[in-house]
Amino acid sequence: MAVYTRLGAEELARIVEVYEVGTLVSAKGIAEGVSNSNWLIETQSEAGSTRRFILTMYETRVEIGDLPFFLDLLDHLAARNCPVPRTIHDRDGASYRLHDGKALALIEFLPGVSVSEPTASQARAVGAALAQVHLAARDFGGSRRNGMGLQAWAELLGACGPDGLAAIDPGLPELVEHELRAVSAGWPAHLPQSVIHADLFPDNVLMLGDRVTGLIDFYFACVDTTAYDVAVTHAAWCFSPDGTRFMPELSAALLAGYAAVRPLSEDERDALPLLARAASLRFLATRAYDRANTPADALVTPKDPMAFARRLAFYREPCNAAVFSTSETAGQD
Ligand SMILES: Nc1ncnc2c1ncn2[C@@H]1O[C@H](COP(=O)(O)OP(=O)(O)O)[C@@H](O)[C@H]1O
Ligand SMILES: N[C@@H](CCOP(=O)(O)O)C(=O)O
Repeated sequence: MAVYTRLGAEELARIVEVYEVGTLVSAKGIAEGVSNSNWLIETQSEAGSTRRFILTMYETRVEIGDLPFFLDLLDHLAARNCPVPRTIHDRDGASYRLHDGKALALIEFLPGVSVSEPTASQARAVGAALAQVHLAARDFGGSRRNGMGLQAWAELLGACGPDGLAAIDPGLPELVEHELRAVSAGWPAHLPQSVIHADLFPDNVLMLGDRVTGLIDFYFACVDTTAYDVAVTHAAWCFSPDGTRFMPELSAALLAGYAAVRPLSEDERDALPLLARAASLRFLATRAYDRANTPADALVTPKDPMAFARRLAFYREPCNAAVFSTSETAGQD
C-alpha cells in the first residue's frame, strides 16, 4: 500500500482549489507503488465535464531539490510527443508546492495498465518508447547526476555486510564482491550519455494492448550512459519476475524496437553484456538493502534480491552475451 500520508477530503479539496482544474469530486488512494503517496483525483468543471489527475506527495526518497529536474523533464518529453504525463501547474505557475513540509504535484492521468506477462510486441513498443525518450531529451537543459550509480550500490551492499548477504543466500557475498570489481573495472566510460529513466520496469509503463500510453515514475531519472538504460530495461522486461527464466523473444523484440528508433553503435552493443550485469547488481543492491532494513511489520513487502542475482548469473555467462549481438540490435528490425 503506497499511501503513507493521510489527507482528509476537505484538505484534498483545498489542495485541488489551488489548480485551475475544477472542483474535487472524488479522491482514491492508489495502492501500487512503493516510494510516494499517490491519489487518483477526479474533478468537475462548472460546465459539468470531469477530468482525472494523479496527485503525488513525495515522501522521503525524493529530494525536493530534484523536483524541478523530474517535473520539467516530464513537460519537456510530453511536448515532444513522448508518452509521458504532463505536470499541471498551479495558479501561480508552479509545478509543485509544499504541504506540511512535503512536496505535492498534480500530474496528468494517462490511461493504460501495467502488464505482468509482456508479449514480444509489447516489449518492442517499450524498446521504441525508451529510445524516443533518449532522443527527445537531447535538448533538455536540466542535469542530475546518477545518485544510484556504482558507488551507491557498493555502499548499499557494504551496509548489508557479508553476513547480511549470506543470510539471503550463501553464494551472494562472493558473487557481489566479484561483480562489483568486474563492473567497476570494465565500466565503459566512453559511451554516449543522455537523460535516462533508470527504472523502466513493467510497473512503470502503462499500456493499452501493444501501445505504450504512459512511461511514469521518472524519480530515478538522471544523466548517465544511454546504453545502461537499455540494459536496465532489458533486465526488467526479459525474464520471468523471479529471474529463473530468460525470454529470448522478449529480448530480441525489445532490442529491435529500441534500435528501430535509435540504432545502437557497435561500442554500445559490445558493452551491453557488462552493463546488464551492472543493472542486475544495481537492483540486487537496493533490494538486498531493503530486505535487511525493512521492519517485519512494514506496510511494504521488500522485493526479492535473488530475482536479480539470478539475472546477474545469466548475464555473466559468456555464452549469453550473444543475446545482445543479434543483427536486429543494429536496427534491422
Ligand atoms: N500519470 C499517471 N497516470 C495514470 N496512473 C498513474 C500515473 N502515475 C502514477 N499512476 C499510478 O500510480 C501507481 C504508482 O505510481 P508510481 O509513480 O510508480 O509510484 P512510486 O513512485 O511510489 O512507485 C502506478 O502504478 C499507476 O497505477
Ligand atoms: N524497480 C525497482 C523498485 C523501484 O521502485 P519504484 O516503485 O519506484 O519503481 C525494483 O524492482 O527493485
